[in-house]
Amino acid sequence: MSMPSHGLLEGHPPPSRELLAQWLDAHGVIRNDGLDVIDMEDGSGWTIRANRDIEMGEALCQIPKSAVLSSRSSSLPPLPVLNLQLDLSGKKPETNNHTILFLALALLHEFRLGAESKWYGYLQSLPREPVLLPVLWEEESSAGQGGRIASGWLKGTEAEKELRRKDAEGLSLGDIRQFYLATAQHLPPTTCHPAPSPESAFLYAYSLVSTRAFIIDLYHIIALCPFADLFNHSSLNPHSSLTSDDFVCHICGSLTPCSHDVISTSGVVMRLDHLGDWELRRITEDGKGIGDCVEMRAEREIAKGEEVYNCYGEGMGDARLLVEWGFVGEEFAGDGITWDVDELSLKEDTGETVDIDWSELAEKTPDAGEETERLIGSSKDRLLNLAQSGEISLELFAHLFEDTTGMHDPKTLLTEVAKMVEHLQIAWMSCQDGNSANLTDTELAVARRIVHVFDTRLGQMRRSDFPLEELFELRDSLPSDTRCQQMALTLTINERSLLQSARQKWVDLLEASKLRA
Ligand SMILES: C[S@@+](CC[C@H](N)C(=O)[O-])C[C@H]1O[C@@H](n2cnc3c(N)ncnc32)[C@H](O)[C@@H]1O
Repeated sequence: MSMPSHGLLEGHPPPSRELLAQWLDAHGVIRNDGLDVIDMEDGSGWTIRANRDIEMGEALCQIPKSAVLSSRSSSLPPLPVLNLQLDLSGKKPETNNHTILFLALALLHEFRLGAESKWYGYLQSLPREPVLLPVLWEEESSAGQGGRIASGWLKGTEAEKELRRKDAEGLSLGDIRQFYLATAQHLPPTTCHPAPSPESAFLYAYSLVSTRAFIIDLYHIIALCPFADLFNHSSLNPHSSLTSDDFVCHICGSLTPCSHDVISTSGVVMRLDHLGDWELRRITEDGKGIGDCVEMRAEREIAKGEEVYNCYGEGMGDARLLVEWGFVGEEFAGDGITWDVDELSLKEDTGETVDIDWSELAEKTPDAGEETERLIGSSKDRLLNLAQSGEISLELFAHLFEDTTGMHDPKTLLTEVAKMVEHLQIAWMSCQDGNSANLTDTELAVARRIVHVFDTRLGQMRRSDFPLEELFELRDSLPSDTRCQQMALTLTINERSLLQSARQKWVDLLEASKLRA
């Protein structure tokens, strides 16, 4: 295997579980004896498996905050007040995003210290290659030559939207590079690395932080939590999630009352005021340090032999997982395909769009019954989307109805949309039974509009003329060292199949309405 170009831990032995275990013991990291660190089936890293049945409520791991690696705990001296002069072209980076970049810098510094770092036993256990995040696919040193081809396959997918979101947050590849350019010279020379490290070293550290850091508390903000970061993610069947007492003092990190605290009128320090009596006693009476850890508990029973999954975030779909964590899980969770208002309107923005929360109507819409698919489903978080179930959201339907008919009066809209949703479902059921569908002219116009919206999205995808089977063949014939392309193709294939099958339902409905004559 070729050496990674970042030059970190060069010449060190490969990741060792024994060294990691010794380091975890030395730093007070408690692990459940029912857990083993094992190789992932595809050899792409490590994960956790239960070696016995684990009861609900059992602690899986407890990591003292003194062992977590954050910008606060790292040995990287505070940087001089930096005039970062980041030309983010008017973008407003959220504090959190800058926090990620600073943690990546701290991690890079610890890597540069090598065996002299307090975290060496942990650092040596981390993947030695950068995680293949799409933001790095354009960068040959991280993703190889195939990265660019893989990026092309993300065109028109939800992942492209996720990447735009990262860009708007100040975390595009250009932003990350610029940050390192402005900060690299502030990294102190170390015995192993007297000279500054190349950009690829920072991108490697960034990829690790972005895929392994957890939000901890007001002091550390985000941190790497040794051992907790060995659990893989599941959107549908997680066993646990990470918890932390996050209401610590933001100045010194103390969980117990400290000299920086302000006392509330009830005589309790403000930041602990929301806690119940039991929790307060746990923190203030049980002695310093108790509870000052991050922990994971089994939130349901875990059977012997099962892989133990964490939840990195609720209900995440593959596009988000790919962009944030560099993998595609194919659990078909998340919001399916989404649209923004400005992608949908045919007309110039007249400012007339009415603001209606359709969730109330969704509650009143009769359930189609377990046997029957629905054409139009409920609206979660007011999303304009095509759900994984193949239903378009009521919000999307109502938006297209409004845009097609030009109807803007909220009361009329509510009545008309409610009527139409019910009628379309009846027509769809009749169509599924092979009968004609009796659609009104307005219903026909809205149904055509929906097909048009699906077609437009499909048309934005790379090689939209390729049949799905060819894409499957293409993906399955790719050599094993083209992981970015395989992931991108899997994502685009799954999104295309969802769009195409939903489109077919509406086309069938339109066809069935022709049978009327
Ligand atoms: C917090 S780490 C989990 C431990 C990691 N597998 C390792 O080898 O150290 C997160 C990374 O694990 C991988 N990962 C997490 N969940 C996964 C899953 N369900 N399937 C495949 N890879 C996953 C991704 O590469 C992700 O960036």
